[in-house]
Amino acid sequence: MIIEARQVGMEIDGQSIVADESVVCRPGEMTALVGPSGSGKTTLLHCLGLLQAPTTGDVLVDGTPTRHWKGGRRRRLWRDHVAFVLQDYGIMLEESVEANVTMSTRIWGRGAAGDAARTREALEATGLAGRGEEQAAHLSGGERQRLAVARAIYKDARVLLVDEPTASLDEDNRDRVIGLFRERARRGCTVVVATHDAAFVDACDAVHRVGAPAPALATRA
Ligand SMILES: Nc1ncnc2c1ncn2[C@@H]1O[C@H](COP(=O)(O)OP(=O)(O)OP(=O)(O)O)[C@@H](O)[C@H]1O
Repeated sequence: MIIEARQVGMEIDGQSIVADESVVCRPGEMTALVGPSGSGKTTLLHCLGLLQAPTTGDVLVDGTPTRHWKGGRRRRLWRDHVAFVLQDYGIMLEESVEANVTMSTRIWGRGAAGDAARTREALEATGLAGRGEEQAAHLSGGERQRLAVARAIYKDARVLLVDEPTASLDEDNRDRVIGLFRERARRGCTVVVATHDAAFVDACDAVHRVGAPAPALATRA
């Protein structure tokens, strides 16, 4: 699934947050959104995921402009094709680790329980094996971050939009998480990551500098 920002701008309270951002995020590639703190990486990522509507420009999904999409169409895209790892992780603290991992299945009403084998794989892949029954509130910051990654991996979506997914992780877990997203891209997912992490940027196929004058996309050989 190709996700494209075309001359996206965002103004809030008369202030320009992002201006004229154009980037094409392709299946099979991991695209990094980079730039200093406050440059608009999160805002652009939210626009790419249709979580925020840009004030100017548009986001195209497989070439289709989304500016006039109604809520139902956006929700179908999220339900069927997109997994997010956002900065606040979106963890349901009162629920178990496993319930958080399988949230997409539960929320969208596709069975009361998740797929056990996929749940186990997602927990193992993120170093949370054997922790499924624990209440999410008991997890540390880094563990919550990995739980958010486990949930995205579990969903097996075509598009992964992730915001600073390694910010709270030690080196081993960071490498593990980078490897997981790399593997998703290898399998054909469109992976977009807003990050300050140089190791993550190095692992990406394309780097888009937010706030830089166009052309801003550099595809690696
Ligand atoms: N809802 C909002 N209302 C007002 N200002 C906002 C809002 N959302 C973002 N901003 C401002 O827009 C700018 C860009 O924010 P954004 O979070 O997109 O940057 P970022 O590059 O992701 O930053 P960081 O690397 O620190 O996470 C910041 O100056 C922020 O304060």
